[in-house]
Amino acid sequence: MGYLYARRFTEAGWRVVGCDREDKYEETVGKFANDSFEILRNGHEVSRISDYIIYSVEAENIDKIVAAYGPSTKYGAIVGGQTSCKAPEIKALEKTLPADVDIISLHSLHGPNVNTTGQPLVIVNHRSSEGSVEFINHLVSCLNSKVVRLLAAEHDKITADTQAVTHAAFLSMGMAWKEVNQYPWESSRWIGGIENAKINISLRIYLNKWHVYAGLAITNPLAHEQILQYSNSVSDLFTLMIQGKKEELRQRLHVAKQFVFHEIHELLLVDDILENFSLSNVPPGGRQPNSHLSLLAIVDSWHKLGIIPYEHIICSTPLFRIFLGVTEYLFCTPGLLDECIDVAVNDTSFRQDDLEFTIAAEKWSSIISFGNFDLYQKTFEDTQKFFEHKFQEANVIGNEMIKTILLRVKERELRS
Ligand SMILES: NC(=O)C1=CN([C@@H]2O[C@H](COP(=O)(O)OP(=O)(O)OC[C@H]3O[C@@H](n4cnc5c(N)ncnc54)[C@H](OP(=O)(O)O)[C@@H]3O)[C@@H](O)[C@H]2O)C=CC1
Ligand SMILES: O=C(O)C(=O)Cc1ccc(O)cc1
Repeated sequence: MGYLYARRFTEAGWRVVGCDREDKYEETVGKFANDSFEILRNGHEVSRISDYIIYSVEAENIDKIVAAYGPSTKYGAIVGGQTSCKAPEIKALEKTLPADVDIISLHSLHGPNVNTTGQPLVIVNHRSSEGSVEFINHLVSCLNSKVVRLLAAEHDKITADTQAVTHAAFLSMGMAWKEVNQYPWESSRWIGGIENAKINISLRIYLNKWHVYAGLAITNPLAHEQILQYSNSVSDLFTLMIQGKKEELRQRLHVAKQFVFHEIHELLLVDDILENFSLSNVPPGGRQPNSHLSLLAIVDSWHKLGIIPYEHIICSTPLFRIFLGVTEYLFCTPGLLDECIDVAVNDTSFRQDDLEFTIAAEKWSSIISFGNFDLYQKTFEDTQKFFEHKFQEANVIGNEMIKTILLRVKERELRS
């Protein structure tokens, strides 16, 4: 993210200096030799001369890194961070920065390879003197993002609501496929548009760096509660499935549907749009039956947590908009939810996958609630290795899929 900002601010005419870890100085200079911004040796050198300093570092280490370089901040400068959870970031900045320094943080709600135009950019103005906010507004205007101004606490609530449950679902999906030693695109059981979306998104998450997801889940206490609810929802729904309690399952899911989707008139996604984005060599064979435990539990969790995801669309990431489109498709396509409930209770062919999925959701929830970054990294990277050989292809197809879906989101936003 630091590179994205450095490049864009430089292109807009600002003088940008940056650094990576000091032990990587030579390597970093070489890596960015063709860029017009300047690489300095460490955070002290950056802090001494900069009017605005952005700590675009791992959330786990922000406290330590700000403590190291914060005292070198230029007199009267503005400082902020790019981490995904603002309460610990602001606390770290407040603890170390001299009183003459302003604190204005940023959070671009998208990954580093996404076009910034129109994507949400949260600005948290925590402590500022005259002119500072105007300066930041002017600086970030070159990104053409949609600026959303929030307090740190508001930001952390909204980002937990949009990212915690959905990331837990797709992390668990990847882990469950690994545990049953199954590449989903090689099996006729995961064919069809909705399956393509699940596979592409899950791989997209595993293609990223582990610390991005660990940071946003572990450092945000609200995310812990939500991921635990997700794991409980998965376990409750799976129990109803294996007990054959179809009516109870139906009732529970229809109440959740009514809560989350009561105002939906037009679907964002349809199966045949997603059918083209397959990683499989098998020609599209139409929708296959599936219990879709992972998606049912997302909506059940939203209901239990009182989250109406549409209320946060202004702060949504591209992946969140896709998650929402996929769950909306499953719950609001006439007859599809009941078909899925029928499969869940009567078709045992997905039971082993669903069992593994239930265990995976529980594992993620416990790693996150214990705040265990090391175990998170190991668990994430084990699954990442399993899918590694497919990442290049998945990235190309995933990009195309995301482009198509986001175009539809935009069209719908323009109509409403
Ligand atoms: N990727 C995404 O989709 C998004 C990420 N974010 C957040 O933005 C932040 C940056 O993430 P991202 O850019 O993806 O991750 P990166 O790992 O690419 O960037 C973090 C960088 O900080 C460097 N770093 C660590 N310690 C120091 C130090 N003491 N001095 C200078 N540099 C240091 C790291 O070096 P090294 O790797 O060598 O340790 C690394 O290059 C994270 O907090 C992340 O959660 C926010 C929005 C989206
Ligand atoms: O779109 C998503 O959900 C992503 O996975 C990218 C992402 C990751 C971390 C953030 O703080 C913001 C965006």
